[in-house]
Amino acid sequence: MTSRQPSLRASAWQAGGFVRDDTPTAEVERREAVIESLAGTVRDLIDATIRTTVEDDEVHRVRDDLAALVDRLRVSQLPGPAGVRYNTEFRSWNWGNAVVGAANGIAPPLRIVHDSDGCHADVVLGAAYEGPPGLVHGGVSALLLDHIMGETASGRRRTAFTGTLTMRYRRGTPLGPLRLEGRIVGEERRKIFVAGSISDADGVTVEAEGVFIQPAGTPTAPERPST
Ligand SMILES: CCCCCCCCCCCC(=O)SCCNC(=O)CCNC(=O)[C@H](O)C(C)(C)COP(=O)(O)OP(=O)(O)OC[C@H]1O[C@@H](n2cnc3c(N)ncnc32)[C@H](O)[C@@H]1OP(=O)(O)O
Repeated sequence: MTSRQPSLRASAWQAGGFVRDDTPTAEVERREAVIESLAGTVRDLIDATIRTTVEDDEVHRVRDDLAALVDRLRVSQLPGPAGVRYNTEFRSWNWGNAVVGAANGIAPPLRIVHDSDGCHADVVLGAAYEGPPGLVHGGVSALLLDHIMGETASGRRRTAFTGTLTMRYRRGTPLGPLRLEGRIVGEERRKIFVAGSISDADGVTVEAEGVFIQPAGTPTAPERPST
C-alpha cells in the first residue's frame, strides 16, 4: 500500500525529550496507524528470524532484501530518538517507547488500560522475550512492570519516574498470555508507592514494589476519568 499523505510537520522533528508538537490529533492518529502497521510486521520479522530453519542461502537472500528495505526507511529519519510529544489537545505520543511505542518493533507492545484501581494490561509474549527456556526473561518482566507501574503512578495527570524498583520472582513466567497490573498503595509528597504484578492463568508469577517520584516543579493536572 502506498500513501502520498503529508508526513508530520518537519518543524516537529526534534531529538528526544518532552516536545510540544502542534500536529493535530487526527493527523497524529492517522500516522500512528501507518507506523504501527509497519512495527507489527517488524515484530513478525523478529519472531520469524528467531524461529526460522530455512537454508543458509535463503537466510543470506532475506538479509540482503532487508538491508535494501532499511536503506529505504533511512531516506528520511529523525535526528535522534523519538521522545515524548504532546499537542494542544493534550494528546501525547511516544512512538519509540520500549514498552508501548507504536513504532517500536521490540515493544510487545503493552496496551495499558487505566481503571479505577490503577492500570492493567493483557499481553502475549512470544519467542523474542525468552530468558530461561520457555520462560520470560527476568529483565523483560522488570521492564514491563516498570512501565505499567510508572503509568500507574503518573495516572495520566503527572509524570513520575522510577526511583526504586524491587522485584520478587515467585516462579517462572511462561511465554504466552499474561496479565500485568499496577496500583498505587501510598503517596508521600512527590513520592508515589506502587505495587505491581504479572500473572498467568495459574496466578501471580512476579510481584514488584516501586517508589516513583514526580520531579520537582512539574505540574499535576486534575484527575481524569478512567477509560
Ligand atoms: C506519554 C506521557 C508519559 C507519562 C507516563 C510515564 C510512564 C513512564 C514509565 C516509565 C518509568 C521509567 O522507566 S522512568 C526511567 C528510569 N528512572 C530514571 O531515569 C530516574 C532517574 N532519577 C531521577 O531523575 C531523579 O533521581 C528522581 C526524579 C527520581 C528524583 O530526583 P529529585 O526530584 O531531585 O529527588 P529529591 O528531591 O532528591 O527527592 C525527592 C524525594 O524522593 C526520594 N528519592 C529520591 N530518589 C529516590 C530513589 N531513587 N528511590 C527512592 N526514593 C528517592 C527522596 O528521599 C525524597 O524523599 P522525601 O524527602 O520527600 O521523603
